[in-house]
This record gives sequence, structure tokens and C-alpha cells, in this order.
Amino acid sequence: MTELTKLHYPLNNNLKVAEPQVLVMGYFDGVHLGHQAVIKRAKEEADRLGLPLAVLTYTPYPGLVFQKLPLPWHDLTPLDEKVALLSKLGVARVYCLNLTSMLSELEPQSFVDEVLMPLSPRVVVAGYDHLYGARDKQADMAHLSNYARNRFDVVTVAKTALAGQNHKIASRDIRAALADGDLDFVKASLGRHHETSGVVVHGDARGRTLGFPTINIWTPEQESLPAIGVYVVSVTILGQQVMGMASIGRNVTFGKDRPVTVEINLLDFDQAVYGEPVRVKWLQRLRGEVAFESAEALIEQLERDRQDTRNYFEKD
Ligand SMILES: Cc1cc2nc3c(=O)[nH]c(=O)nc-3n(C[C@H](O)[C@H](O)[C@H](O)COP(=O)(O)O)c2cc1C
Ligand SMILES: Nc1ncnc2c1ncn2[C@@H]1O[C@H](COP(=O)(O)OP(=O)(O)O)[C@@H](O)[C@H]1O
Repeated sequence: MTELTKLHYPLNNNLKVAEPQVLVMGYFDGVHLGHQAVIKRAKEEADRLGLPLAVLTYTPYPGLVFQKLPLPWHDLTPLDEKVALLSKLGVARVYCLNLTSMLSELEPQSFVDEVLMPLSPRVVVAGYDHLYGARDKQADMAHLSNYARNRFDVVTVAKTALAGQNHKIASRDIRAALADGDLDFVKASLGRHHETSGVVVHGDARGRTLGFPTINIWTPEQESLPAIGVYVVSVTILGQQVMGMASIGRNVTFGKDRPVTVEINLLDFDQAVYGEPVRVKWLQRLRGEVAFESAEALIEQLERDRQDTRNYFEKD
């Protein structure tokens, strides 16, 4: 089990990690292929030295601290999911530090002395563009060895790009692609399908009358959903993986200005599952949302969507 420790600057004086460790720094939203390369490099270092691997990450998203962004903010991976993904990469500990004005105004030497040193780093690893303070104060990887004063080594990891591209894989681009419904780009960048969690709640009880009952999913506000549209999904529910077709939309066939809901018709499934926790794996976009002339026209389309969904799983 990966241990999670929440930190606030100034750090509690009692915090002093006894054994040395390899420390990797970053926000790591999405734990995408670029992040994975940084963490794998750090893991190699930890294994070589026979030391545990720890991650120093932050909360909230730095953009929310340095500028005014529209709320609610949506992370690709909320902290609990980030920790689970880091755990799979061999991370033993995660330190999650509140990103505050006081922290961001620290001189880089003070950041190293007052934040990094209590964590007993033998090696500090981060991506080439990681900043641990203001750029104009030279809080960058190029200067980290100076501030280390021989107390730890520094490993800087070069950027990872998608095949045939030059710019780095970036969480910002993945969030934008998800907001566009471009699941192919999302998958290529994450190295896996995007997933969200949620709980089954009641809808308008119309689905069953259409012959397509749907689980209505209440998704925590900090998670990132794809754009409005229809998708092939795989749902983990009651400990099983179930094929499904999902609609994110306003059910425009049945009226104007309805709220956006997430609804999934599960294939070959017939159980009451209100209140059940679910995980949804977003596999492929099928189409946009359409305002149909009639419920019958919607049903005909749902039949085609179901066939497209079956085809997706058959070819896989
Ligand atoms: C795969 C799928 C595709 C859907 N596509 C549309 C659509 O294009 N337009 C629309 O108005 N509603 C669409 N819906 C939503 C249905 O209108 C909705 O499931 C139905 O009204 C039942 O709502 P309820 O669960 O609140 O009872 C879709 C639902 C599913 C499961
Ligand atoms: N194949 C299925 N896919 C989705 N939900 C199903 C399925 N079979 C049974 N159910 C159950 O039926 C409910 C959906 O019925 P529906 O008429 O759409 O009503 P509501 O939208 O009010 O939940 C689900 O929440 C679930 O408990």
C-alpha cells in the first residue's frame, strides 16, 4: 500500500524522514506517458540504490493558485486515483503539499532546505521543465544542484513526445482533447483509457419505457468527463466488468435546457443497482447528441448504437 502524507508549509518540525529515499517532484495530473517516464527513471534510481521511491506532489492545481480559472476545476486524476496509479509504478510514499502563496514565494534555497531536506532525499528527480518556485528566481532543474550543496543528487528527465510529434505530452492538451471528445488522443497520451468514478442515482424512469434502461451516474465534481456525446464504455459494477453505451448530454429529444447527465445502458445486464459505486472506462466516441423527432426515432438510433458497441467489443 502506498502511504499518503499531507503536508503544509511551514512543515511540522516533527516531520523528519529517518531513511533516505529517492524523491520525484511533480503535479502529475493524469499520470500520462510523460509522467510515467519520469517516475520510471526515478524507480530505476531507487532500485539501483536499494531505497524507497517517494513522490512530492501538490494540491490544488497550480493554475488555481497563480491565476483565476473557472470553477469547478476538473483534474484528469483526483488525488486518490493519482496515488493508485503511482502505486502501480512502484511508488512507496506520496507527499501531497498544499500549494500556497507562502510556499510559492519561497526562495528556491529555502524550498530545498525547508521542504525537500526534511524528506531525506538521496536523489531528487523531475521532468526538465519542473519549477519548484518562481522561474525568475531560478527555481528550475538547471539550478537544483546548486541549492542541493552536495546533500543529494539531481536527475532531470527529458520530455516525452507522441510518435511523430515534437511537443511534449501535456496534461493540458489531454484535458482539452477530452473536452472535445477525442478519446483516441487521450488514450495515446495516457497510455491507457481515461476512467471516472461515480455512484448510480435515479433518473426520470424513462429509459426502461424506451427498452433501454440506463444507470444515471453522479460523478464527483473534480473529475473530468468527456464532451457531450455517445460513447462505448466498460463499466465496473458489482465487481464485474460490463459492456455499455453511454450518453453524456441533456436528453434534448425530451426538452430544452435540461441539465447534463451521464447515463449508461449496460448490455446483457438486468439488475437494480441504485447506490452502487461504479468505474467507467471511456473507450470510443460513437457520435454527438441528436434531438430526435420522436422517441421511436431515438430508439432506432439506440439499436444502431448497441450494434456499434457490440462490434467494438468483438473486434477487440
Ligand atoms: C447510448 C445512448 C445514446 C443516447 N443518445 C441520445 C440522443 O442522441 N438524444 C437524446 O435526446 N437522448 C439520448 N439518450 C438519452 C435518452 O434520452 C435517455 O437515456 C432517456 O431519456 C432515459 O432517461 P432516464 O434515464 O432519465 O429515464 C441516449 C442514451 C443512451 C444510453
Ligand atoms: N441493462 C441495464 N442497463 C442499465 N440499467 C439497468 C439495466 N437493467 C436494469 N437496470 C436498472 O434500471 C435502472 C434504470 O432504469 P430507467 O428506466 O432508465 O430509470 P432511471 O433513469 O430513473 O434510473 C438502473 O438504474 C438500474 O438499476
